[in-house]
Amino acid sequence: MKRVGLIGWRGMVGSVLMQRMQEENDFANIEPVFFSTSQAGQAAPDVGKDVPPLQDAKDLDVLKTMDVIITCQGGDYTSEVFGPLRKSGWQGYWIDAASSLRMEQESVIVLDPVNRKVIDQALDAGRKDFIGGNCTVSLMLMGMGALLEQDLVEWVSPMTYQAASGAGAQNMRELIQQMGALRDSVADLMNDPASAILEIDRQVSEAMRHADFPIENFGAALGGSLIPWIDRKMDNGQSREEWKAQAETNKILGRSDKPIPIDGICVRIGAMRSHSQAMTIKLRKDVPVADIEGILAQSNEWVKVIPNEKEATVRELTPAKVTGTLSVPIGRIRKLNMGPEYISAFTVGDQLLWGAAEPLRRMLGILQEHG
Ligand SMILES: NC(=O)C1=CN([C@@H]2O[C@H](COP(=O)(O)OP(=O)(O)OC[C@H]3O[C@@H](n4cnc5c(N)ncnc54)[C@H](OP(=O)(O)O)[C@@H]3O)[C@@H](O)[C@H]2O)C=CC1
Ligand SMILES: N[C@@H](CC(=O)OP(=O)(O)O)C(=O)O
Repeated sequence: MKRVGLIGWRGMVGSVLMQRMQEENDFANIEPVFFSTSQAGQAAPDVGKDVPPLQDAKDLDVLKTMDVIITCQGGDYTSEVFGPLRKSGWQGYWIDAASSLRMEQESVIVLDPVNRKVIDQALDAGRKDFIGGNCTVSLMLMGMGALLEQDLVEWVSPMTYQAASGAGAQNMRELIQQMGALRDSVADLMNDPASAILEIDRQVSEAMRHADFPIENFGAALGGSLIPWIDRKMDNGQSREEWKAQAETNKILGRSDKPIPIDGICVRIGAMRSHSQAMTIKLRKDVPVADIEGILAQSNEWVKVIPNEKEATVRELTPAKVTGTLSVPIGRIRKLNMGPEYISAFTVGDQLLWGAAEPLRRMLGILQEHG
């Protein structure tokens, strides 16, 4: 039975990972050891079996006794601990949600419904570092990766609608505070059915621009507005979130030598924890929509093709529907006016599940299979 160190388990991504591991009874098959950077010595969570108290997540001597380390603690922790741990001679498997190691030569980005072959080859080759992908990239691939795998795609332009959770727990709280502040700013007018809508709008806009509006985390209004920039600026004018789309997708698919161009604009919107993206896809040839739908529908057990009909779309293809589930609907699939090789598609997925925790949990399972 593998001795598995869990780090970052009480954070937001870590809590989703814990919940999924309990749902799938994963703790039965491992010897879990829980770590913390701030609560060493306190009781570990109840996972239905005897576990030692929380260990110090910076103690290399204890970390070195793990067969597998799975961390959702964040990039700073990875940067501080991973190098020294490897330098000390530790040969275990490192599974990580943070982006720090993703593009390292030694690392494999894990999304097994899409790149199980790449993962298996890496394991056979003795590779040890398995890193979860960027949430937007993983969710795009869960939805439409089959078209890339079948080499049907010349390029993709994903325009994203990303949830507050991608920025962290404090940002989710701030979004709700902003929405509440907007509602409160016009409470009297809202209670009067005869009040003028333009006056409500004026007061809401004023509240949103007011110095007291809570923007400490986002730096701008998100409730009732949007923010067309995520992460820091790259030299070529892309945001780093936009840069990840092409870099990570091609690495996941194991085709960094012949990369498919992928580029678009990443936008933060007022959804809580499901990312959406609208894609313009240039195919290599004219493929009928029915064939595309068939390829996507068969690609994995979580993708769900939504017919390009209004009723089905508004019912099935929204963050409100998807949040908290592993389902990855994809719809709005149709030919565009630009020509028969151009199609649109829209996909939604929970960014804490397939976008963060689930690929890590499944990687642990793959390690068990490999013995
Ligand atoms: N948010 C996201 O969408 C995604 C995040 N990631 C990666 O995962 C990392 C962690 O993200 P996230 O889960 O959002 O981070 P959190 O801030 O929720 O948790 C990180 C750590 O903060 C510590 N902590 C301090 N106070 C609390 C508290 N009150 N409740 C819970 N934890 C607390 C815990 O560590 P300790 O026990 O040591 O004190 C915890 O493990 C990110 O840095 C990123 O690298 C990856 C993909 C998506
Ligand atoms: N940057 C993503 C969330 C995230 O943590 O991404 P990454 O794992 O690539 O750092 C978002 O804001 O939605």
